[in-house]
Amino acid sequence: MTNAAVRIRGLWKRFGEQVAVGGIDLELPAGKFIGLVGPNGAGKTTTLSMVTGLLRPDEGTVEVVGHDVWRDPVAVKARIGVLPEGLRLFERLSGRELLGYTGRLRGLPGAEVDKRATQLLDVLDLAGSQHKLVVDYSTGMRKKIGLAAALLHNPEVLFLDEPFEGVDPVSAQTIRGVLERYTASGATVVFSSHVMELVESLCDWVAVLAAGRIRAAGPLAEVRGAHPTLQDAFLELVGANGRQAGSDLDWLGGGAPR
Ligand SMILES: Nc1ncnc2c1ncn2[C@@H]1O[C@H](COP(=O)(O)OP(=O)(O)OP(=O)(O)O)[C@@H](O)[C@H]1O
Repeated sequence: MTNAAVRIRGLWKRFGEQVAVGGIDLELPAGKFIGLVGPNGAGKTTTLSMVTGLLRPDEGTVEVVGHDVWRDPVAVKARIGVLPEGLRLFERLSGRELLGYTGRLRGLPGAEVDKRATQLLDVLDLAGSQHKLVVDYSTGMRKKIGLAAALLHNPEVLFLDEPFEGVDPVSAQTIRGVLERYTASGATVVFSSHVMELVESLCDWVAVLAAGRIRAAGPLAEVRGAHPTLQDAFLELVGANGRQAGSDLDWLGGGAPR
C-alpha cells in the first residue's frame, strides 16, 4: 500500500504483566473513514494513544503521513487532530474562547481562527452556547467542542476515541455530517467504537482488535465477508460466538429461590 495515512510496525505496550498491545502491524489507507473496533480492554485506547504521541510504545514505530511520531512529533502533531478518551478541556473558558486559544496555539492568524470558530460553532449547533463556560457543557456539547478544537487547523488525519459515546442521536447526526464532509475532501478519520451498526454505516475500512492484536483489517466488505452484519463477523473474530451470557447466574431473577 503506497498511500498510507498511518503505518504501524511491531507496536507493543505492556503495563507490568499486562500486555495491552501485543505486536501490531497495520497500515491505514489515506482518505478513508476507518473504524478501529474491539471488545472492552482490547487495546484500542492504548493503540490510539501511541499513534497520536500521547503514550510512548515499549517497542515499534508509528508513522503518520510519512512522519515518525516519536522522532518527529511536532511535524505529526501539526498534521493531526485528536479527540481523546476522557477529554480534558480548559473548563473555565467559554466554548468560543477555547477555540480562540486552540487556534492561536496552532499558529493560525486571529481573523482566520474567528472565521473558522464561527463556522464550526454554527455547524455543530453550539452557536447559542458559545459564551457558556465549558465546565457547564453537557457530555455531548463537550464532545462537539472537542471535535471543533480538533478540526480547527484542518488536519490531514483525525483520530477520535469513542466520539459518539454519551452523545444523543441529534448531536450524533451532526457530528456524523461534519465527519462525512471532512472525509469527502480526502482527509482521513480513524475512530474507535464498540457500536458495530455505527461503524458499519460510517466506515469504509475497518480494523478489528482483540487482546492487543489485530484480528482482521481491510475494506468493510472484506472484513464482514459472508456474514450478514459486521456484528456477526466481529463476534466470530473475537471468539465470542456461542457464549452463553449469564448461564451461570442461576440465582438471578425474580422467580428463583433466594
Ligand atoms: N495505565 C494503565 N495501567 C495499567 N493497565 C492499563 C493501563 N491502560 C490500559 N491498561 C490495560 O490495557 C488493556 C487495554 O486497555 P485499553 O484501554 O487500551 O482498551 P480499550 O480497547 O480502549 O477498552 P475499552 O473499549 O473498554 O475502552 C486493558 O487490559 C487495560 O486494563
